[in-house]
Amino acid sequence: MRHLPYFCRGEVVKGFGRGSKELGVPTANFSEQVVESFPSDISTGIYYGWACVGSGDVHKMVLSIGWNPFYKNTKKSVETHIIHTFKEDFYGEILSIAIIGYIRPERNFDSLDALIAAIQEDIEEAKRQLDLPEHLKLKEDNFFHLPGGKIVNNH
Ligand SMILES: Cc1cc2nc3c(=O)[nH]c(=O)nc-3n(C[C@H](O)[C@H](O)[C@H](O)COP(=O)(O)O)c2cc1C
Ligand SMILES: Nc1ncnc2c1ncn2[C@@H]1O[C@H](COP(=O)(O)OP(=O)(O)O)[C@@H](O)[C@H]1O
Ligand SMILES: [Mg+2]
Repeated sequence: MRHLPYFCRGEVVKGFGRGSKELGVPTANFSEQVVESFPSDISTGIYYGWACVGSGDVHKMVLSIGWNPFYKNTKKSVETHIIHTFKEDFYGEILSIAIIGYIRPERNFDSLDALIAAIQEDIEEAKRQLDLPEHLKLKEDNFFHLPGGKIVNNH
């Protein structure tokens, strides 16, 4: 995909509160401004990459871009599930992500359990992919060590 790797940072805002409660998978949602700044031709779907909150450690992540067809959202969202257990929520903080690879398109599902199972498979796939040397090296990218700000895809 021509936009990858895609580097981006922005504020974490409130979503519908479903990630943790219904799916057992919290997702840090980007603000509308960040969602609108994405290239319009970046495909919706599920991706993997690296993420860090504020100036914290860099962790593996899975990302969902789109309208969440299972929930029929009317606004596009960009949501990151960081594969790490945090002690506290981090609403209002700056999340930095490097989107590296595509996993699959967004889908509708017959049941909540089927959606949860698909997300768990995505997490396993992300963990495997990110252990590959060519993907591991992006964890050390300077992007994650730059002071917070507006640097997005080197602009
Ligand atoms: C790895 C991953 C895969 C996802 N796949 C789908 C999907 O195929 N279809 C869908 O409708 N939503 C998908 N979602 C999005 C969830 O529906 C969404 O994160 C959830 O509704 C939480 O939304 P909230 O942050 O507004 O609470 C996925 C989320 C993640 C993290
Ligand atoms: N591992 C994690 N990945 C993403 N967000 C997390 C994680 N652990 C805690 N959180 C917190 O949970 C929030 C997301 O939970 P979620 O249920 O999706 O709520 P919302 O609908 O408001 O996005 C994030 O904004 C963040 O503050
Ligand atoms: Mg969320």
